[in-house]
Amino acid sequence: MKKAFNIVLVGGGSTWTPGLLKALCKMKTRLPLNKLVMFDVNAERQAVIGEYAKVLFREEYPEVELIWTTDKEVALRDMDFIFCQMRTGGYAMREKDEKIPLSLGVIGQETCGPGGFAYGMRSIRDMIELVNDVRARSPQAWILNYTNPAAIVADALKKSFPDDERIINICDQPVNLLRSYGRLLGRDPEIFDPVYFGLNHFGWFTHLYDENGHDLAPELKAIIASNGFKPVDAEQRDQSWLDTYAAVADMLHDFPDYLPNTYLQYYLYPEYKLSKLDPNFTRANEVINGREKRVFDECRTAAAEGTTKNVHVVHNDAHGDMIVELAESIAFNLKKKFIVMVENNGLVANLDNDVMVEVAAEMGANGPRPFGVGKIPTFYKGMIEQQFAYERLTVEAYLEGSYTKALMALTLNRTIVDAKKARRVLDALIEANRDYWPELK
Ligand SMILES: NC(=O)c1ccc[n+]([C@@H]2O[C@H](COP(=O)([O-])OP(=O)(O)OC[C@H]3O[C@@H](n4cnc5c(N)ncnc54)[C@H](O)[C@@H]3O)[C@@H](O)[C@H]2O)c1
Ligand SMILES: O=P(O)(O)OC[C@H]1O[C@H](O[C@H]2[C@H](O)[C@@H](O)[C@@H](O)O[C@@H]2CO)[C@H](O)[C@@H](O)[C@@H]1O
Ligand SMILES: [Mn+2]
Repeated sequence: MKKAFNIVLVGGGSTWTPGLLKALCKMKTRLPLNKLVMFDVNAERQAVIGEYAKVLFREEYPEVELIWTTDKEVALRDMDFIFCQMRTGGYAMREKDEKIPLSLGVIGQETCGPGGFAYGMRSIRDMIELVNDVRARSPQAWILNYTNPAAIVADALKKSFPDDERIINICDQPVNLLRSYGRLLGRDPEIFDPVYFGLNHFGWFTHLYDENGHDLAPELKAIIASNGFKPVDAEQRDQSWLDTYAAVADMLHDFPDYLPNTYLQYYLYPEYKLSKLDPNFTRANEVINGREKRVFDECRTAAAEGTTKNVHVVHNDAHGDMIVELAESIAFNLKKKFIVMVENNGLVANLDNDVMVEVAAEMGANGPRPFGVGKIPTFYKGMIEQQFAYERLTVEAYLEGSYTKALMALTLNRTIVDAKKARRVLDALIEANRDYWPELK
């Protein structure tokens, strides 16, 4: 077995990269690195994070060959793992994804509703190109992908590379939720054995077993009903995320069967959410003024001071830990459980085989071995089928350049519903995305 690995971070200038770098340092004995490359299309962004990485690795991991580049030939050759988190169009386009729908009376959110649709139509192009670039240079590398909207990206990549078993699409939200449950229950989330089903940002925990096989879900629901729900790292969250987590209590009140993913609030309460979103100051503004600014300022400070000791680069532990632990589990065939996106193939017995579902899976050297959940009740099946139809039609709209399929997709989205509204939103998004989308005819 190989002793040390070559890893490239695609989207190396991402706001999440410092957290990822810290996770790689923290787990250096578990997933030893030979070479770490950071790759980005934006040289300036990459250089700031790269200079921070240089200081951090000099302090914590000097034996690793560390480089950053905008050259895909340098970045993607002879890699074992590709960790991917790119944002085509950057925060400038995220802001449009959120504000254009809001200006037309529809939820603007980066992965849900028409915002996620616009972002998806941009991400598909670059993600297909990336997979082709990787496979030409590292045919056996594992591509672990965070790029959003992950549900749409996962379906587009499955359609475009049906035989590629080494692309794993992931999300940090379930693990953030598990850590938050741990804090509420006063238990170490490492011991949790969750049962989960759904689509990305559209799923539910049905059970949460402890080390003895005891289901903690009833106790957890009771705690949330009386005390509400906060993220594990509530102290460092912006208000919008605290509101999002708080909505879990409302969802459980209305639909007490299962513990919902926070993103379901946009689909279950679109009118309420719309009334709470500010069309002139969205999450993109909050991130640009907050996390992005802080991360880049802190990285510049560390580089100028030649040490990371005096800065706390804002990050989310779950995000960095998940992808590194996933790579470790694959590299050493540990078969640890992760919640990941896979093709259904009977896992949810009453959904079509080709739906890209999100479920728990053991991850080992041969990829995911997912756990089925049997049949799901009508309400959840109906929700998922409608949402998946939206996701699939989005992918087909992109691949076929079809205006009609794009209109069908948006009409099916629970945040829109009305076809005339869908057309207005689609036309405005086409205008804003001319540099990124294929022409829709
Ligand atoms: N799946 C999840 O749960 C999860 C969690 C966190 C972040 N994300 C995703 O990670 C990505 C990064 O998020 P962020 O907020 O840090 O954004 P960001 O804009 O700070 O970082 C993205 C980086 O990708 C670069 N980039 C854009 N196109 C590229 C391409 N074709 N090749 C290489 N690099 C490219 C950009 O220049 C930028 O530096 C987004 O897609 C975000 O949605 C997903
Ligand atoms: O609005 P953002 O850019 O802060 O976050 C968007 C992402 O939100 C989810 O992830 C985590 C995030 O990684 C974490 O740091 C924290 O702030 O909470 C979020 C929810 O737990 C989501 O899973 C991602 O897909 C989004 O990109
Ligand atoms: Mn996610």
